[in-house]
Amino acid sequence: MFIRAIWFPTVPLRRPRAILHALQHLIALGCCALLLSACAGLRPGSVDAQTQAALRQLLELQKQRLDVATPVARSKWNSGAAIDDPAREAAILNEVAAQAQKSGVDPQWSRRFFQDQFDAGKIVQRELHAQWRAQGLPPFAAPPDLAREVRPVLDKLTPALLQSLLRLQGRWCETGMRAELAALSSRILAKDYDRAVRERALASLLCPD
Ligand SMILES: C=C(O[C@@H]1C=C(C(=O)O)C=C[C@H]1O)C(=O)O
Repeated sequence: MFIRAIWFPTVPLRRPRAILHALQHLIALGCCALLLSACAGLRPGSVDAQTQAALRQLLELQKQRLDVATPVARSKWNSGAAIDDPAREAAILNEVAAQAQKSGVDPQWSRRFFQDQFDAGKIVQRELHAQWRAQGLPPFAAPPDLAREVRPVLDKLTPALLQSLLRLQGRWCETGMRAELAALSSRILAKDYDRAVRERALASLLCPD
């Protein structure tokens, strides 16, 4: 009956019961299609599953990078070193631009993306120092070593982030990207990082309106 109503709809459609059956089958087919697309991880109007996975990986790497801001802040709290280190930033950006060029990602845009990650991390560092100053916190008993323990973690994340950007190349203006970014940002970043930090970290990923 199901097959008949789908394949030979013109034969019985003049009878009300047959019309009702045909409608029921159409609704059943629609439900199956919706279920199948839900199983494939596709919501209507959202990005495809591959893009979604690449975006999730990128935001997780961005979060890992932001998480390093706390040990950096601890180390600088003890040493009194400035939060800004323009020479270190310039060295990373030059390396990023060279690697981006080699792998086919826009070097200028890659610089902007990494500068945003530095700036987001520095917001975290400044917020922590302000909080510790207000509390009159003494130096930490066992602060991490910036050069030997902390910066190597950041250096490992740099190529991983570039790889992730490469996977998403040319997709930033696809339908659903902005909404997906917002959803992932609240799932991955919002628990630990405030709006100012999140907006800075994601600024270069947004397709211009
Ligand atoms: C993380 C640090 O603090 C700042 C942020 C940097 C970064 O995010 O890579 C680099 C240099 C500093 O301006 C650091 O000094 O290593």
